[in-house]
Parts: sequence; C-alpha cells; structure tokens
Amino acid sequence: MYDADGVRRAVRDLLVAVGEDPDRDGLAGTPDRMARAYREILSGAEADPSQALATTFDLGHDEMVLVRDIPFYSLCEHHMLPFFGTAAVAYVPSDGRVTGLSKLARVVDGYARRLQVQERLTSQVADAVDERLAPRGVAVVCEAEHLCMTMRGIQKPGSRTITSALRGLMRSDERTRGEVMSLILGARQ
Ligand SMILES: Nc1nc2c(ncn2[C@@H]2O[C@H](COP(=O)(O)OP(=O)(O)OP(=O)(O)O)[C@@H](O)[C@H]2O)c(=O)[nH]1
Ligand SMILES: [Zn+2]
Repeated sequence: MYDADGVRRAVRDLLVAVGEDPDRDGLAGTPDRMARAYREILSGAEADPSQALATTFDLGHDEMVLVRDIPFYSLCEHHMLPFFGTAAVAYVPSDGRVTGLSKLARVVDGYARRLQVQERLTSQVADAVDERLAPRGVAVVCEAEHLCMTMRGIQKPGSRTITSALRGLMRSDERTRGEVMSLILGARQ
C-alpha cells in the first residue's frame, strides 16, 4: 500500500541526511513532489498489469504479431535509479485469438512501474502474455540503459543490456526463434 505521508517524511529525512536544508526555498516542496512522482513511477506495484490482456478478439490471424520499440522507464531495485529503454513483444496467436496492440504496451508499462530488475521485467511480460492469451509462442526482448551503471559505480555510459524471455514455439522451434529475433534485433543500429 503506497503511503504518501511516509514517503514525504522519508524524503525530508533524506534531505537532512545528505546535508541539505529541507526548508530552503527550492526544497520546501520536494518531499511532496517526490511523493507524487513515486506514486506515478511505482504505480504498477499495486496493479495486475496482465489484466490489460483480458480483452481478446478473434481475427482469424494465426501468424506472428510483433510490437517493438515500446519505450519504458523503470527503477532498479538495487539502487532505486532509473533504467530505461525499449521493449519488443511478439506472439503467435492460437485459434486466431489476439489482443489489442496497445494492450501489449500497457503490460510493459505496468511491470516497469515498480522496483525491478530487467530480467524479471522481461519474464513477467512474457508470462502475462503466455497465461492470458495462451498463444503458440511468446518472445519479449528488452534493451535498456541502467543509470546505476552509467552515472555512478562502474560508469560505462552507452552500455546497453539486452534481455530476452522466450516461451512455447519461440523457444522450441529454431526457425520461429530466428525469425522473431531477426525482426526484433535486425533493424537496430
Ligand atoms: N542482473 C541485474 N543486475 C542489475 C540490474 N540493475 C542493476 N543491477 C546490478 O546489481 C548489482 C548490485 O551489486 P552490489 O555489489 O550489491 O551493489 P554495488 O556495490 O552498488 O555494485 P556496483 O554497481 O558494481 O558498484 C550491480 O552489479 C548492478 O549493476 C538488473 O536489472 N539486473
Ligand atoms: Zn541499479
């Protein structure tokens, strides 16, 4: 349960702990701003993002559907610093049962808006599509920059992490896997 008052208090304490004056002009509203910002950024934690996939329809389409270049923003659970990039979600419908294209982006958003690691984000999206649509195969690929690796620590700006989660046909059938991976990764610079 998100506790906005608790976040305000904690941010005020944090400002003091880092040697700031929480009452100075620029900072007076910061605890409240951060409480509102975190409510938004972490809003996926209290949701079941897979519900977005409850709406399905029968289009009689049995070939692969791929939505790629879906931007996402998340917070790494180790440092609470942003990691952000793009996700691609592909599936091969069974019985022509498909979902709205925007719903795939909603699922990515929902699982990104919580304290995360990139691997879990990737597999949660794949599992949600797998469970809700019961497709013949699912592939999810996320590519992201982690600020904990670029603005601090090892400081490797420009380094990108790619994670994938494959289910069903996308995992077991070499040709399908090759096709989806080249569609997802092929056009990248
Ligand atoms: N596997 C994985 N690791 C992540 C992710 N986000 C951050 N990390 C890593 O989590 C690790 C935490 O390592 P620790 O040694 O506990 O923390 P640290 O001392 O801050 O580590 P450094 O970042 O190496 O300075 C680091 O190697 C991060 O790069 C993620 O999404 N997936
Ligand atoms: Zn981190």
